[in-house]
Amino acid sequence: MKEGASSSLDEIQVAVTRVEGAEDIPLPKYMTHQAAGMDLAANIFEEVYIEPGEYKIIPCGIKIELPPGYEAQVRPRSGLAAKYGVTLLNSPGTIDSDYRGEIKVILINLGKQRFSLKRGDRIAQLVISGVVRAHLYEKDKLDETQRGDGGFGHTGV
Ligand SMILES: O=c1ccn([C@H]2C[C@H](O)[C@@H](COP(=O)(O)OP(=O)(O)OP(=O)(O)O)O2)c(=O)[nH]1
Ligand SMILES: [Mg+2]
Repeated sequence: MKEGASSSLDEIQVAVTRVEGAEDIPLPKYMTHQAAGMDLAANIFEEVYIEPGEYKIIPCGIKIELPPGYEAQVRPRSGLAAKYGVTLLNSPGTIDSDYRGEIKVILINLGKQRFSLKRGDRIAQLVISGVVRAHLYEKDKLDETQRGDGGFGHTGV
């Protein structure tokens, strides 16, 4: 690991490239030895305001090349949620391994105050994860289980 906190955990290699004009935006990195997420920063050129109840798509200035069999999840930062009520509209966002566009974050302000954002602010975190793909085959009758078709609080709340 060249940047960020070093770790003895297994790691995969993921190529990253900055979009034009984002050369000053720090690459995402793990902030502690065993952090699961790397923070994504806002690639914006002027201050952005998100009013209560409003959402905005914020570009992060990077593109990644995930190996097949992996995804990246874009997840909220709990600090922004706890302090300002700001989270991700589509949490967790899914970055497919074949996506080569700029990573973007859909921030929504569920708080009561206008939220303001500056260039380079850390707005979300990226968690790389393995993916299991399934082949769906049709079957007339599914195996019976203890739960059966009970859901939505079937076991009590
Ligand atoms: O928070 C997100 C979610 C997605 N993406 C990018 C990467 C992902 O691979 C692509 C498609 O995302 P998704 O499958 O969630 O969106 P969709 O509405 O199903 O679009 P598509 O038809 O392109 O799959 O958009 C982001 O940059 N940020
Ligand atoms: Mg899709």
